[in-house]
Amino acid sequence: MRVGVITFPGSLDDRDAQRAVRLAGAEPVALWHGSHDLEGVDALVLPGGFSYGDYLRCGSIASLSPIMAEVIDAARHGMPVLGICNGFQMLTEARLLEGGLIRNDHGNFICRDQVLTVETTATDWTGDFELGQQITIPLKNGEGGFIADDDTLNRLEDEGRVVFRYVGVNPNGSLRDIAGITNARGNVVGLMPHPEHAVEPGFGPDTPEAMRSGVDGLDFFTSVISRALARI
Ligand SMILES: NC(=O)CC[C@H](N)C(=O)O
Repeated sequence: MRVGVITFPGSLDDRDAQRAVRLAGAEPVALWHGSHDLEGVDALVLPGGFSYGDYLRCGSIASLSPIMAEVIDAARHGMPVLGICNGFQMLTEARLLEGGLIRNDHGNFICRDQVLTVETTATDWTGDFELGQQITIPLKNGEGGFIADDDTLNRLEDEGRVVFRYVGVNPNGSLRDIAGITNARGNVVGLMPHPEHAVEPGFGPDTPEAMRSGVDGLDFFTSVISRALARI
């Protein structure tokens, strides 16, 4: 399986995402934002970072990059797409996911190991988790507050499209403690915390809450491989 990781000007976590893909057992393919060619990949990761210097709103300019036309088309045809932090912001800006991300309610950039619950395993990126499992992965952002109107929030809940919720603390004022959501089809997932930074023992979170010594993020990437194998 080949998983494309798109680099935008100001991307920060593209190399870690490529490494996570490789450790999970797939082949990472580096893609450039200015291209119109997805190079035949089977899945896509939009990585974290500070694309276009976070000008205007985080992710808004990147969402208009040339390659995003292909990403939107592929996502609408069912390609698995994972947006991590700045990538999540791009997915909401591109309207592939509902809602939006605004400045953290306390006004500060935050960096911490964050506990989440897995609220659904019915997505291309969460099938290898247990429903209700608590995982610990890093969180680092300035505009991580998830917002949507009440109707949208109710619909996301009713349709089982809240994928992750913050546990213990709500680090950024996200409505209903939402850390990540999916689209109706379950192929597009966006979340603010960073699974790609928790894929190797000794390099990820090592807090008492960490369930499996810092490798909780690996299951995102094995999940998309498992889904692909199940389809063969
Ligand atoms: N880690 C990230 O991807 C950060 C995203 C964005 N630059 C923010 O601060 O919210």
